[in-house]
Amino acid sequence: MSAPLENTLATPVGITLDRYIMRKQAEFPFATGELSQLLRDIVLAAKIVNREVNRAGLMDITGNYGAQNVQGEQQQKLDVVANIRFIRALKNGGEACAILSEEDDDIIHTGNDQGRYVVAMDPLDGSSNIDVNVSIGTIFSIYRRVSPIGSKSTKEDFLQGGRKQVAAGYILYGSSTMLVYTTGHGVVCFTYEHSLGEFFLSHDGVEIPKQGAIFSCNEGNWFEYPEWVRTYLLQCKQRSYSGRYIGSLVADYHRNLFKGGIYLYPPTAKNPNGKLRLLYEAYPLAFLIEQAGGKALAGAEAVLDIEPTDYHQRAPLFIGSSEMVDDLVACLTAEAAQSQVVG
Ligand SMILES: O=P(O)(O)OC[C@H]1O[C@](O)(COP(=O)(O)O)[C@@H](O)[C@@H]1O
Ligand SMILES: [Mg+2]
Ligand SMILES: [Mg+2]
Repeated sequence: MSAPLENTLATPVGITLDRYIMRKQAEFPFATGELSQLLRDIVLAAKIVNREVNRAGLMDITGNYGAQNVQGEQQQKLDVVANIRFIRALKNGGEACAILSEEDDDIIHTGNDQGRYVVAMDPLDGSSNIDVNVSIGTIFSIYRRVSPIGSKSTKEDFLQGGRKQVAAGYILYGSSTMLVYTTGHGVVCFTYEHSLGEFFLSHDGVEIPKQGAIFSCNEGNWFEYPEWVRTYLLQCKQRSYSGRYIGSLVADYHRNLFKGGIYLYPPTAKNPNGKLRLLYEAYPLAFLIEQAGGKALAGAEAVLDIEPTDYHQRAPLFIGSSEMVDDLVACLTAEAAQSQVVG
């Protein structure tokens, strides 16, 4: 047999996402397969969005859409395209009875009133990077509904609290396209093989290093940051950590997940509760990071313990390697103790 053929055949084709989901489902005798199917529906939409992200420059889907979302942000055309693609896939899939999206004011009833799950999502994360070919992503969070099956989903389905998520994850549209998710049994990562149209298992049991040497935050807001955050950032610089900030939460998070590091979006004068949204940015990434052995705080409080009150509420986010987050908290505690002494 010729060498090239041997080489080709020597390259094992990995475990597809579908195969992995089926194997995992078999580990849970009471699993009904609906959550598995919901994950597949999300992945189908991600494949379509990935195709549109890759060729956005060739199609008329770059630039402003010319409308604002509930956050008062200018929607990008790809924000709207991704939103439509995910909503359509979830409606057709039948497992989700309702959706909460960053791009829509209110929850979207899918018409699948028999569906047992609800999905909160950020269809396109890193919108400021869409037109400049920098990595962007999609973030999702899944809950089992608390409203009666067969009825219309209600606000309570989405305001259950971060620790009630049954699954969460993101898709990163970067130099390669990756799916990272958890169902509360560790973090798993799949890489998309474009030519086969399949996600293959690439990293199982992902764990973030306890310590890292990367800090990610928009230092353009330096003068608006609380003193204790500036103290921590100075500490990072004194320790010669590297500053890395892509400006796409998913991309900054993903790098730190694999290399170790900390991402900070503190409260600022402009955003006293931070910029990031609790239900479809902070909660899902916090669930993932805790499953990977890291930490996610909004100050002294764990992100997953924040009481949700509103669909689009914001929260400060300090997330990453556990020892780096501990060092940040030490700065907060020291400042509080200091002000008591002075006080
Ligand atoms: O430009 P800033 O203030 O640094 O904010 C960047 C942050 O805002 C976001 O773009 C917010 O997410 P969206 O793009 O989904 O609105 C994050 O991805 C990113 O980390
Ligand atoms: Mg976002
Ligand atoms: Mg977004």
